[in-house]
Amino acid sequence: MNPVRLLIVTAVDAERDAVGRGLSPAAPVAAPGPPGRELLRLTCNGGVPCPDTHPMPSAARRRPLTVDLLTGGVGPAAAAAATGAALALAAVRDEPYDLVVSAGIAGGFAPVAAVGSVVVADRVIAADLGCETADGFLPVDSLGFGTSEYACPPHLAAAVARVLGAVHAPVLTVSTVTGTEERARMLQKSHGAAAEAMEGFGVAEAAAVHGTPILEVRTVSNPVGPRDRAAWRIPDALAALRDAFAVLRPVLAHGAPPPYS
Ligand SMILES: O=C(O)c1cccc(C(=O)CC[C@H]2O[C@@H](n3cnc4c(=O)[nH]cnc43)[C@H](O)[C@@H]2O)c1
Repeated sequence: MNPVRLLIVTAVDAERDAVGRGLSPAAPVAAPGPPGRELLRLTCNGGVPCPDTHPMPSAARRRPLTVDLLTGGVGPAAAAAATGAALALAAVRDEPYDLVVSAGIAGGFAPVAAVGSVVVADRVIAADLGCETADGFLPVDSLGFGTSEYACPPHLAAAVARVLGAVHAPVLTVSTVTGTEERARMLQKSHGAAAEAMEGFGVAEAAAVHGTPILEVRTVSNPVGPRDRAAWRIPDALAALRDAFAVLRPVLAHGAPPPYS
């Protein structure tokens, strides 16, 4: 039976290892390496028990699960390059992925997403890709180029959010971390966003080339706003990321067969 294949892309090794420990506590922690090069493969036999809260009908929970973890680097360009390479390699090997997940820590927009909380994107939005004008920001699609957002598969994303008790709302991708209260308020108001991070849209652009659906799962390390690096709660956010993927493990292992919807 063909396994369900997942690619999970993080920015840095610490995020990859948190995801890996959640999915498989016994998994070896991979050595640090250059972003975008090495895949860490975990195989689940589908034999783990499902929680009562599992969103999928039992008849659909059959196929074994293979998860590849990839440290893709920080920012949308690095994430797109790494994800694109992994997807292309998988396609050439005739082992295409069924789902790509952008995962890691993020800034949370108060009061919607507090530090330590989990956010599952319903949409992934490129918040600073476009053109600044005297009348405001024009997204890239309004200029006639490409797209500035991708929707996650609605049923799967909502089910994952429900199982995790997560905030389910747009996650912004920015190339520049927001550093003022004013911009934080403007971004939140414009998009109804719960969180911002730096890779989701890059992962989504690469996945779109291959027609592969995406999810974005983030845990909040800091509030979006005036820069205060000392206040970032990175260990707490990484622990929350590990715990989220520990909860998701049986969900993913027994999840509905593709196509995800
Ligand atoms: O220093 C560490 O130990 C460490 C461990 C894990 C991750 C980091 C990062 O600095 C990751 C950067 C990563 O985090 C996302 N992020 C987090 N907060 C924000 C934010 O307020 N605005 C935008 N992005 C944020 C982002 O995706 C970066 O790639 C360090």
